[in-house]
Amino acid sequence: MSTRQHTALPKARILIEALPWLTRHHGKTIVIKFGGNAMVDDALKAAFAQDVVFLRHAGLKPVVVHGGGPQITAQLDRHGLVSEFRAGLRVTTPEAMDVVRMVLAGQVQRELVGLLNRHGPFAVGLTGEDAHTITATKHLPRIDGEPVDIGRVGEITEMDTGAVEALLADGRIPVVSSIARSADDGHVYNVNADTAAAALAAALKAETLMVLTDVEGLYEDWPNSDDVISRLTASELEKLLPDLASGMVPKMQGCLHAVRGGVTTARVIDGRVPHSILLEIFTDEGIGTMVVPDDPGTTDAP
Ligand SMILES: Nc1ncnc2c1ncn2[C@@H]1O[C@H](COP(=O)(O)OP(=O)(O)O)[C@@H](O)[C@H]1O
Ligand SMILES: CC(=O)N[C@@H](CCC(=O)OP(=O)(O)O)C(=O)O
Repeated sequence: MSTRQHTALPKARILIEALPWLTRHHGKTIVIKFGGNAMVDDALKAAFAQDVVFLRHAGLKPVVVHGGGPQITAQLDRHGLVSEFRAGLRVTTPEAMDVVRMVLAGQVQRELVGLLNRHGPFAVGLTGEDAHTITATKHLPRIDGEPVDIGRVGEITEMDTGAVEALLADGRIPVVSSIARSADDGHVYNVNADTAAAALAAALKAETLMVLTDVEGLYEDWPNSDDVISRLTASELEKLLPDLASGMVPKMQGCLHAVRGGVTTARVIDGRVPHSILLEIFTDEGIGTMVVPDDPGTTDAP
């Protein structure tokens, strides 16, 4: 064997390691939530776009749902508007809602669509308002047992996957902003992006929900970051939920909602690791935290 063949062999092994995973995921829908905190670095954003386009070329059907919390906060600051969170959700006045919509649909979504479309005419941006994709009603979270008005924050009541499915059937990559239309009062609502991604994954009966964030996964003993929980069942997660700190709450609630809604696995992974999506989908290692149904069947092996 020549030296060149020798050095090429490990690359072939890596490709072959992916083969059973390629077979298993072929044709499957994967909803990927890209969080604002994972979007800090241009190189990481470009790697994210490469991964998503790679999935599409590998025969999967990726759907991106994006957040943009830090970007919204920065823009509100520029407008002299303060950001207040209650129960992990942004208190959203009508003026703040205009900014949320402008930042998510006009800035963050456009940037992601642009990055994806460097690789071909694939990404199409929409918000939950488009084609009734996400319908919500006013959310009144209970704080100390009492319902509290936090403004234009929506609780999802209905999903219509028609537009997303039509785009997928056309070989496109839908990029969805977490804004909902209202069925009753004509307003638009701000929806937490983890919640929107989970609802879309369940409505699409996606195989996988993948939530990218700025930690390795769900830490067992937060704020201690020694141990990441690598795998847990829906029931195990349900027991943990009341003790989780905000930030992780909508993510883990979303993972639970997704697997209970028929999604095969929901994963929280570290968006700070370049190409974390490919590592998670196509290699034997797997990173982050995986939530599986109580009767998971064969969710962790190809
Ligand atoms: N048990 C936990 N494990 C990991 N992170 C946790 C945990 N509890 C709270 N967190 C916090 O949740 C944050 C992730 O949520 P968030 O800031 O909303 O991210 P994103 O913008 O990606 O949605 C982490 O950076 C961490 O500070
Ligand atoms: C109601 C509510 O809190 N909505 C979020 C929507 C964006 C989001 O969820 O962004 P990340 O995924 O980056 O956190 C917000 O206004 O920040």
